[in-house]
Amino acid sequence: MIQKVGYLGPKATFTHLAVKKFFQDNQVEQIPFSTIPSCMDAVANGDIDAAVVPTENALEGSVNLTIDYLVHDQPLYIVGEVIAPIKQHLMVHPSKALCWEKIDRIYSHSHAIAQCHKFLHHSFPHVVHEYATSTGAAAKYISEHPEENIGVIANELAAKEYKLKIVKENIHDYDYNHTRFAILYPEKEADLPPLDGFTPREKTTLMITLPSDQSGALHQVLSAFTWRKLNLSKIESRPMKTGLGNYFFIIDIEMSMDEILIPGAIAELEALGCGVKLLGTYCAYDLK
Ligand SMILES: O=C(O)C(=O)C[C@]1(C(=O)O)C=C[C@@H](O)C=C1
Repeated sequence: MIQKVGYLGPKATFTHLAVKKFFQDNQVEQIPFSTIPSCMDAVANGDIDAAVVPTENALEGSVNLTIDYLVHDQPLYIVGEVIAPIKQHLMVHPSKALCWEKIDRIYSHSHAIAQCHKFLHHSFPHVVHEYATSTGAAAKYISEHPEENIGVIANELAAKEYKLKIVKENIHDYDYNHTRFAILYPEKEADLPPLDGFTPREKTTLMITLPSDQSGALHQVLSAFTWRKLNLSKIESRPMKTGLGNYFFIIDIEMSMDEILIPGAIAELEALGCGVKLLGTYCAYDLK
């Protein structure tokens, strides 16, 4: 039973919004952490029951910190996924509301800044970018430092929470700006309530390593899924961090774990000399 849920804080980050959307009216305690790894460590240590972490943004791609920490350091399971819309706004301290065009720094999470690059390039070409641990952390900082001439990129809830003035709405460069968030848990299955009003998609995520120096290995991996008609919605490589050219692959299968097809594909991959690890089999909700 999930009672305590950790997220990248402070209050009013996008990850906090994802927690609120996913757990709706369920009475879960929502606990902020200053980094994604510290939040994942807290699940592994038993201080909290689950963590909600960003895994991929439609404009910026994977959140490498989350994927790498999950694979290399903290082996938790993905037990749920939400895809949430991301609307970035430019905000300032209310005392700067009339002179916001004169800001000399832009402060936010690196992903949020990256999602607004074209806007920043055209509207503030000479303004320095500074990275915060989260959009919420940037908003909190500026609320406590009214003397600084900073613009922050964050969401509407952060403007409310930290009493900031939104001076330019929807500054993300492309309309379709959504982020995927995973719910991480120490066991394969968590008793998660279904999300009212949404139809989930079933998914399974695997981590695969290839045998070394075997030509056509990736092709063979893909064939193990293809001839079983297992639909893949994502394949991504990340460095193993053991040497240039060594990668692991994250593969999303559009189906929950069954008793025949996915275990058959895994057995075939293992017979080829691949390493295969189940990262999770879960329901994914697109919140639109
Ligand atoms: O800084 C936040 O508000 C976060 O929740 C982190 C994060 C990310 O890591 O991508 C989450 C969603 C948005 O894409 C921007 C930032």
